[in-house]
Amino acid sequence: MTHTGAIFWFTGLSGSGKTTLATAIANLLQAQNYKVYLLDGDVLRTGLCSDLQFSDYDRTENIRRAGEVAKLFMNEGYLVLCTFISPFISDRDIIRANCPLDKFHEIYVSTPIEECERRDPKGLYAKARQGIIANFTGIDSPYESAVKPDFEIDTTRLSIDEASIKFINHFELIVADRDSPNLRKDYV
Ligand SMILES: Nc1ncnc2c1ncn2[C@@H]1O[C@H](COP(=O)(O)OS(=O)(=O)O)[C@@H](OP(=O)(O)O)[C@H]1O
Ligand SMILES: Nc1ncnc2c1ncn2[C@@H]1O[C@H](COP(=O)(O)OP(=O)(O)O)[C@@H](O)[C@H]1O
Repeated sequence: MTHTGAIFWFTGLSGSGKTTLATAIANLLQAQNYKVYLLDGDVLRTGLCSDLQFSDYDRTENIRRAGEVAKLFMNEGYLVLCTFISPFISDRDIIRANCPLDKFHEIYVSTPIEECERRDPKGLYAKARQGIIANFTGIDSPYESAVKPDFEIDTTRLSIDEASIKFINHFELIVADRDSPNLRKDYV
C-alpha cells in the first residue's frame, strides 16, 4: 500500500496498555499491507538505550533517541507506533516540534494508575511499593498527562479488539477494507 509515514506516539503509565494495544493495531494494519514499525521502550532499553536508567535526565535522553529513530522510519514511509511511558510533556512536545506538521500523533493511554497497578503485568508496581525499585512512574517518579492529545483511550473497560478498532476508526486508517470481520461492526 502506498502511504506516507507518520508517528503514533503512545504515552501512559506502565501497564496502561501501550504495548498490547499498539501490537494489536500493528497486526491489523500489517494485514492491510500498511508498512508498520513498532518501537517499544522495553526493547530499546535492551540495546540502543541500555546505558540509560530511570532518572528524569535519562528518561529525557531515552525519549530523544526514540524520537530520532522514529523519524528515520517515518521518513521511509512507515507508520511508526511508539510505546514509551514518556512521562514529560516537554519531551513529547520536542518530538512533535521536530516533525512535519500533522505527522506526529500523540495517543494518551489514560488508564488510571489504580487499574495499572491492579494489572501489574510485570510485578513492577509491587516491587516499587516494597521499595525494591526506585523512581517508578506514578509512585515516586512523575507522569505528566497529555493536555491536548490527538487521541485518548482508557483501556479499563475495553477489550483489546474494541480499543484497536476505536484507534483505527479515529485515524481513519482502514477505509478500503470495509468487509474485514474485525471492523465490520463499527462500519455498518
Ligand atoms: N522505575 C521505572 N519506571 C518506569 N518503568 C520502569 C522502571 N523500571 C523498569 N521499568 C520498565 O521500563 C519500561 C519503561 O521504559 P520507557 O523507555 O517507556 O520509559 S521512559 O519513557 O523513559 O520513562 C516499563 O515498561 P512498560 O511497562 O511497557 O511501560 C517497565 O517495564
Ligand atoms: N483494552 C486493553 N488494551 C490493552 N491492554 C489491556 C486491555 N485490557 C486488558 N489489558 C491488559 O493490560 C496489560 C497492559 O500491559 P502492557 O501492554 O504491557 O502495558 P504498557 O505497555 O502500557 O506497560 C496487559 O496485561 C493486557 O493484557
